[in-house]
Amino acid sequence: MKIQNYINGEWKEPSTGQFAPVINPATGETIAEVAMSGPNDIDEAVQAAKEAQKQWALVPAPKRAEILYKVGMLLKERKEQLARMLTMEMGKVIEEARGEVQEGIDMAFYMAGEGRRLFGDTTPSELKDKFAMSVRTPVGVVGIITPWNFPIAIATWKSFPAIVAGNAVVWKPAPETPIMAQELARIFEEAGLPPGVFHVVHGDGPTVGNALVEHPDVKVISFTGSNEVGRMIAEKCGRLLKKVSLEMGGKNAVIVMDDADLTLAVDGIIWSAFGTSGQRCTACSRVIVHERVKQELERRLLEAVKTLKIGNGLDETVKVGPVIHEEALQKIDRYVRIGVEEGAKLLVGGYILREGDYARGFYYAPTIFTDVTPNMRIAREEIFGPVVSIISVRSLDEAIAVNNSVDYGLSSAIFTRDVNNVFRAMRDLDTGIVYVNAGTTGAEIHLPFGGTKGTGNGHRDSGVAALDVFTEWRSIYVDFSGKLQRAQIDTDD
Ligand SMILES: NC(=O)c1ccc[n+]([C@@H]2O[C@H](COP(=O)([O-])OP(=O)(O)OC[C@H]3O[C@@H](n4cnc5c(N)ncnc54)[C@H](O)[C@@H]3O)[C@@H](O)[C@H]2O)c1
Ligand SMILES: O=C[C@H](O)CS(=O)(=O)O
Repeated sequence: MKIQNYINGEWKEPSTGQFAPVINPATGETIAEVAMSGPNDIDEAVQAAKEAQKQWALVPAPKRAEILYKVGMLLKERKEQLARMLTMEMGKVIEEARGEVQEGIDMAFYMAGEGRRLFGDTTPSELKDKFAMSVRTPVGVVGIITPWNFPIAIATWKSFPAIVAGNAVVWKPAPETPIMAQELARIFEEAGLPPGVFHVVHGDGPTVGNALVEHPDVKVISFTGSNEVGRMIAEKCGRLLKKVSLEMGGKNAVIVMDDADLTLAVDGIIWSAFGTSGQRCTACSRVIVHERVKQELERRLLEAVKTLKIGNGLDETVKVGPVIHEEALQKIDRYVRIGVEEGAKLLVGGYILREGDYARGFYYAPTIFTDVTPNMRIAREEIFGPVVSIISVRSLDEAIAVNNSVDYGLSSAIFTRDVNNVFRAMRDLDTGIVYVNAGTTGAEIHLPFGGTKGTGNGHRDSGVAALDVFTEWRSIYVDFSGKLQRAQIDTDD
């Protein structure tokens, strides 16, 4: 299968004529080829988007929303088929792939609802016979750049609010996972989205992503990916005075207090540390445990890890799939070596699986370090694989300080039965998302998604907050007094 660009409602060869293989990480097999476009393809898409957006912005928002409802229905009808393709291109296990498609469905219906809201404000005016209000207006052409770990959900988090708000979208997906992008474009087409409102241009970051970022007619960039690339994009957008929303990495922790329900805590840690093979921005990569329950927690975690079946995610009994590619395997393994050199104790795992069924895919054994100190690199840097570090503390104050000591601030969790601990954690954990008695993953689409510090730049995906990225506020004053009134001067009248 050759995956083409989708520009102005047509499937088009890249202007470069070049394609790259798409590899199934579970088997190492090439399952498709993806267009490796050039800046000309971006320009073509942006010009078409600019034209189409003018008409799209005039379509009443509830009518725009009707297309999103259809998109939601089509996603729902094809959920199983899409989930299977997702597992094949990205590697996550099938139940998680279904969950990811479900996020897209939920987002479609939620944002379609926004088509009948898109609330602005009305306020009193300072003057008689004058009406004051603010309304959201679309920004124009929106550029979306996404990672491979959630190849459909993140695109829906960004494109659905952009489209319902009256913008046109040019999307550059990660080259590792273009199949979901192709399927989403097909669904938009079938749902009746006018040509030119949604485009997909495939290719690598430095060429195609950069061309999108630097294009003068792209008014907003919404990026999800690594901190390194996000910073680079932010610098460019800063120079161009372009609005940019960044959702980047995490170093998320689960805090386990001495009064915690350990059965729940183990379940939460295992799911959020090893689900998606640790390749979620919200993955738990630190466990901050009260010293009184450390030994028991470790014993139970070890037991639980032994039950995890590793393999091809299409097998319903598999709990941990492969990681995305060989480069990721090597990066994870380098961090494990660093952890050992730093003096952390390897409790379980710590190696690449190469034998038998694992020979052709990219599999890393679920890995737990203990006796980790907060200053070690494995406790501070994003590894993005199935590796978790246990750090022992003596109090909630210390746990919160350790949680907050990293450069990232996406998600955190606390397991405790003490309501005072709960409210302290809700107030003091410096992350965009806080879970109580649940692991660090599992965001729901109607709440804002994003984080503090190195995780983001103050914007949010999801929820109503996403609309702030894709709209400008316009303040409107209507004077119906029939005479010249001057605000801040004629105030006595
Ligand atoms: N906070 C969140 O919401 C969230 C969600 C999922 C993943 N992530 C993060 O994503 C990362 C993993 O994904 P990845 O490896 O695909 O990230 P990445 O930063 O390497 O790539 C992300 C996207 O940016 C593009 N890109 C790369 N260089 C570029 C450049 N110079 N200009 C423009 N675009 C460029 C890539 O092609 C890809 O489409 C992790 O750090 C993870 O934490 C964050
Ligand atoms: O990035 C998308 C994920 O769905 C977020 S979470 O891991 O489920 O919280």
